[in-house]
Amino acid sequence: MKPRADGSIPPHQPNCFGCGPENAAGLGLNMHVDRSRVRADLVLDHRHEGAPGFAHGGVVASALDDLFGGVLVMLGRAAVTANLSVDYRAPALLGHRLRLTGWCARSDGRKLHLQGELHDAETLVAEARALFISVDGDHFQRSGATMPEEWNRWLAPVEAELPPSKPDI
Ligand SMILES: CCCCCCCC/C=C\CCCCCCCC(=O)SCCNC(=O)CCNC(=O)[C@H](O)C(C)(C)COP(=O)(O)OP(=O)(O)OC[C@H]1O[C@@H](n2cnc3c(N)ncnc32)[C@H](O)[C@@H]1OP(=O)(O)O
Repeated sequence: MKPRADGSIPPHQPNCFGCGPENAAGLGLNMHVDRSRVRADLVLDHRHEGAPGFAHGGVVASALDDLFGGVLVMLGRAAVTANLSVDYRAPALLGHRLRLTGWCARSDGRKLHLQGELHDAETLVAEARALFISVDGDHFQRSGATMPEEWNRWLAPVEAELPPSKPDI
């Protein structure tokens, strides 16, 4: 799996909670590569509500986690979340167009240190840091579900260091 020629990132799989178009309960993220970052817009609604008018914090964390899954596609590295930390800086307001940005700050063997932000216009809503660990195809066999065909090419373990993809703005 890799970004398309126009920079858009295909869904991880059709039913992915973050980006799968067939998941009625999903967030429907459409991610794209922008230089060395991954971006996506997100509008949350009453299904995602925590406090009245505010998005639930777990939904915000899920969006950032799946965004990091888009960074993996940009990097060409199959990995899973080992640790995810979110600093909530301002409420995420329902009905607002929110912007997600994610990048790889550093890699160290199987460890990928990813960072991301959620903005509402100029307001920083949340910041996230995550540790992803590279895995091979055996990791995903444990569910017994059929794997997407295109994952097979993507799941070869990669040990090479990756260049950081920190935003250059
Ligand atoms: C994506 C598209 C297409 C293709 C392919 C798939 C790729 C992407 C995947 C899916 C796509 C869809 C979604 C994407 C976006 C959302 C991502 C998610 O939601 S992922 C689901 C939630 N995460 C889990 O379910 C992991 C559960 N945990 C595990 O399976 C294991 O703990 C795992 C694989 C993370 C590590 O296990 P070990 O046995 O392989 O390796 P050990 O030796 O334990 O750790 C390796 C190194 O990492 C450190 N480490 C591990 N966990 C750590 C932690 N929590 N904090 C700090 N360090 C940790 C260890 O200390 C070790 O470091 P030292 O080598 O000794 O220096």
